[in-house]
Amino acid sequence: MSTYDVIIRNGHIVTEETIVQGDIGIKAGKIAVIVVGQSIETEAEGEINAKGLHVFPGLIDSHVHFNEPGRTEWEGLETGSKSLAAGGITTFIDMPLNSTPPTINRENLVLKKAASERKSMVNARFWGGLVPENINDLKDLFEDGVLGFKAFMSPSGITDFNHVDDVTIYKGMKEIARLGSLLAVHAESTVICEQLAQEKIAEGHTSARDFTASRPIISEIEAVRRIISYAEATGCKLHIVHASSRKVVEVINEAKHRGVDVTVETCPHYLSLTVKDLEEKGGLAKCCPPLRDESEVDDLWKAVANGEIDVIASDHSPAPPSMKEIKNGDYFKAWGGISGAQSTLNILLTEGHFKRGLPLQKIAELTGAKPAKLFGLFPNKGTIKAGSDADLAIVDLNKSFELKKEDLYYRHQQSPYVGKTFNGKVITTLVNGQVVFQNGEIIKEIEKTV
Ligand SMILES: NC(=O)NC(NC(N)=O)C(=O)[O-]
Ligand SMILES: [Zn+2]
Ligand SMILES: [Zn+2]
Repeated sequence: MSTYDVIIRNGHIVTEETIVQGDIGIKAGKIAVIVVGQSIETEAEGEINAKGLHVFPGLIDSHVHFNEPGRTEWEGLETGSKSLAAGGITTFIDMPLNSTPPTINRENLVLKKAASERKSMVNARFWGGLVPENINDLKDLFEDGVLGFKAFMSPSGITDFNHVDDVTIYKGMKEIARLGSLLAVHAESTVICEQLAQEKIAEGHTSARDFTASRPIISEIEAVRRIISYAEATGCKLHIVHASSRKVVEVINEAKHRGVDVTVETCPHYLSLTVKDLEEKGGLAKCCPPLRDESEVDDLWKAVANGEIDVIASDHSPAPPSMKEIKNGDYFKAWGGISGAQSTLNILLTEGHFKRGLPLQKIAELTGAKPAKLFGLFPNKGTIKAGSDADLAIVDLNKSFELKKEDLYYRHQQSPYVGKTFNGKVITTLVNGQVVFQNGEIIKEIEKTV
């Protein structure tokens, strides 16, 4: 029996701290050894030549809606997790909503876990929901392993996942603080968004720009300020998801400096698409909060470079093509949610590294070490160290490609990124030491690891 099951030779090994060249020896799903500057002398059954390639920690996507069980005509664990494997993502944390039933109690979490065990190609973890009806279920969900809770401050678009009122926020955050867990929040103001939408619709103004104007940045800022004040009052750890603008990030920054335990996520679409894409691509580019303009994209990149963003996650939230269609020019009716999980690393490399000089270590940090630390997965996941799980993405930075519909593994082969040229291509993805994706092919025969 050889010492290692797999040896990855001669790659540039990227972590949140450094880039070194060397060999990685993998045994029983874990990184057994990293030899820098020279070779591992023995041979392994699985030899991977990574000369000229970069080995990243497998990405953690802490924000996906895979919609299973119950809404698999939108997406599913098999198709969703295959798309992640193809994109170098080795762990996801699935949102509690859009699946039916939603993950708001122990029984429903059991269903979600069972489906993932059967179908996911990558590591699966879960968010629990905080809704007005389930404060008494939070403890069970926490004991059964959810990594945190998610609440909406404005309507979620899903009838069985209600947004929280101020009393639910207050009581829920007290309970989550008591449990020692964390609350992730979709922060937009219901009052602002609903009223502005009503006015626009009544006036017959339903274009892409009307929709965007009905969900202005101030609506995020107001909601973020409010939820931060509850975090301060209750001591609950807070995570703001999908901030669309640096102006929102600034509010979070101020709170951080005051000592509030708050972190922030942004998403690849806010870093690469604008309201112009919404006009041109229609519903494919509709999401909430909406895409902003070019100057906001540039400012958000400055926030990334400056260390003001904690996590980058996809917020992959697809729906069937018919629900993404813009009918009669009405942008208010189409489903809000972007299909993008497969492209996260491609966008960060192309728009971040190649276009703006973002160091590769920073990409590894935002998609690996940071989310792993925040959600209790570090150092098993999110880095490359002896003893860590062998979750790895091997990338060729010299390869460019144009994303085609046929390349997508989603339930529906649609995404606003189709037609984009990306620099940097995922060649091989390993999950717990097993190759799950190689040279454009999903490797199906994997042992289940969840
Ligand atoms: N129900 C959803 O999946 N909503 C999602 N939709 C977006 N972001 O447009 C979200 O995360 O808010
Ligand atoms: Zn959201
Ligand atoms: Zn979401």
